[in-house]
Amino acid sequence: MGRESVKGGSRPPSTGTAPPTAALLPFHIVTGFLGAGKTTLINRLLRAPDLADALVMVNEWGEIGLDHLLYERLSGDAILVSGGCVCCALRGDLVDALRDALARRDDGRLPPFRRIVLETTGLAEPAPIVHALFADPDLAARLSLAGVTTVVDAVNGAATAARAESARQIAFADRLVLAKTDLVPAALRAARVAEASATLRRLNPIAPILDGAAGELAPADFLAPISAPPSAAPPSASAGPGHRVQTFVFRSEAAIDPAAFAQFLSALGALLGPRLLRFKGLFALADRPETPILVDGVQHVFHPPRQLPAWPNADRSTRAVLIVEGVGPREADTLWAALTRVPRLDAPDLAALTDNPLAPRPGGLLG
Ligand SMILES: Nc1nc2c(ncn2[C@@H]2O[C@H](COP(=O)(O)OP(=O)(O)OP(=O)(O)O)[C@@H](O)[C@H]2O)c(=O)[nH]1
Repeated sequence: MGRESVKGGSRPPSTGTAPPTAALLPFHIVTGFLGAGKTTLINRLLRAPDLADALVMVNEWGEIGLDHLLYERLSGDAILVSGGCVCCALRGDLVDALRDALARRDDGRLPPFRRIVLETTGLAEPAPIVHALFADPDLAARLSLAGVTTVVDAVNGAATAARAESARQIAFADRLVLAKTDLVPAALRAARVAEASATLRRLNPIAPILDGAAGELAPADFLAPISAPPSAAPPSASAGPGHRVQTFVFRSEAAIDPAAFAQFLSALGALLGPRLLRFKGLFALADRPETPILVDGVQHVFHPPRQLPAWPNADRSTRAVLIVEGVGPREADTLWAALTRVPRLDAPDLAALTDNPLAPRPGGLLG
């Protein structure tokens, strides 16, 4: 198959639940503002043998998309999801396109691709896309989020970061890639990269920042699953200029009480509601300190917490990233303090927080 367009139409048949032994297919999201350099980056990555069996999906505005035609690959597939933005009106179409691609892979009409790379429109917000993925049972049974890569134009990036869509794309990223640094005169490059990095750091204190034009994002790095906050996460909150997206990074050396952990997950959804954009964390529970619990959630939808067989590295501390909109440091700290049972004179415990009959209850994180 070559390239094709998917738009609207009736919902494809369910792809069913994959057999328990089937590995989940990694699903990579590449986002970034209009013209940032997404297609260019993906094209470079697709040249690597490890990405030869990737299915590329491109989401574009308008009835006639062009981006998928810019994909240089001849042997692989690029599917266009056109007509709007997958993050809002077209979310259903994206789900349909994904279900359809999986069904066709299953019955041999598509080659057995081993991963999917989605390039979003420059105006898309990643949270609703990931939300759609997590919330659809068929897709959740077949696909696993393998990372959100946000491409930022090193020339115009600081200006576009002031836009709400761009800020959310940056805040949500598991990794940030600076494009077009080669367009900056060599004498100014280091200063420009430092300036752009500082802007990105205010919005996202933990994602690695890589110079894409200098080839710093190797295909192997792109493929590596990103599932937990890095060990070296700075314990700080950040706020970007002119908008309300904030990222909080928490860490605790003490093992977490399992009952408090369950309450904490409910409290996050109940108290933060739609202000919660993304939460991911690795937790050391007191009753199973050798096998950390991985929590991965988007808005109020969470994958069931997963017990990992072992810690990914020597760092055995509990650590979590909370990306929110319109939540102040005090509110975020209160939740974390209640989880970790750090005594604070003015802070209620988790039971008091979740028992508040006035608190909004959109279903909780595990519901
Ligand atoms: N010199 C240079 N040009 C780049 C780089 N990345 C992208 N470009 C150019 O920037 C323009 C836009 O790049 P694309 O990769 O199409 O950007 P995009 O984010 O996919 O664009 P949209 O899908 O329209 O939002 C193209 O002319 C690219 O050749 C880079 O690192 N260096």
